[in-house]
Amino acid sequence: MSLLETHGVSVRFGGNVVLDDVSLTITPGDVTGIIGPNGAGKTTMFNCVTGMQPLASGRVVFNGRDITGHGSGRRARLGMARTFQRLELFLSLSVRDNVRVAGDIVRANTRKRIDVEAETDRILGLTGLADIANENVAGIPTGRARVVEVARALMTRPKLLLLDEPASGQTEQESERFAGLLRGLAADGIAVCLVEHDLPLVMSLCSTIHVLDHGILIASGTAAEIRRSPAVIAAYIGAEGAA
Ligand SMILES: Nc1ncnc2c1ncn2[C@@H]1O[C@H](COP(=O)(O)OP(=O)(O)OP(=O)(O)O)[C@@H](O)[C@H]1O
Repeated sequence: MSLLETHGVSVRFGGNVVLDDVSLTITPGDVTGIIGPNGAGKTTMFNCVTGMQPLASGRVVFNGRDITGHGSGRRARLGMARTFQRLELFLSLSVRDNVRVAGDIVRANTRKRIDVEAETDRILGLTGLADIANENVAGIPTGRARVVEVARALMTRPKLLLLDEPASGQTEQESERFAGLLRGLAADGIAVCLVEHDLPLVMSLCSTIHVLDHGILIASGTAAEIRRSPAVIAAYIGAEGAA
């Protein structure tokens, strides 16, 4: 059963069709990847899912409910969390405080009775950040700052976790550990979905991959299926030729 479905989602900027009739699903327990050449519409797709981008047409269904008209805050309260391409952390705060602050916000916005301190410790442990919990985010490597963003998103106890280029700036070793973390989150029942340019990472990590090209969903399937898709091969060779 899918957690998120988009049905015929289209977006236009002025005269440009940036997403054209995109229907895809994201399933709990899976790590789903969205890939495609630069400008394919991947981030715009995330923005449609999280309520940051109005649709020209189409519907978004979450947990069986049509949420097309819902704003971002309402979607977050239903269980969506995302990270951004650009790091959006408080640089002058410690790793721990960056994570804790998200818990404070959740508590204030939802009146959920959560023990923020205990939950912060649990998530710092789960994400492997306990050793640098007291360091300022400004002083830690980018690769680990990406994990802090995920930790912060996890404080909201999401059902769906959307990650926009989470591996950028990570070393190979960091991205291997990161892949292990995402697999673990999926195994716990979270639907994890990432937009990512690191194709080897996506191919090894994601059980389902959606490929966008010029706003069109040209393929969906397993890594093996995607690798042998003539449309995908043509899109990537075309992109290289244009670069
Ligand atoms: N606010 C906007 N106004 C006008 N055009 C936009 C806007 N945001 C994105 N676009 C255009 O929409 C297209 C898709 O952009 P998007 O950022 O979704 O692609 P992407 O696949 O995430 O690209 P990248 O891999 O480079 O991050 C691009 O042609 C981009 O220039």
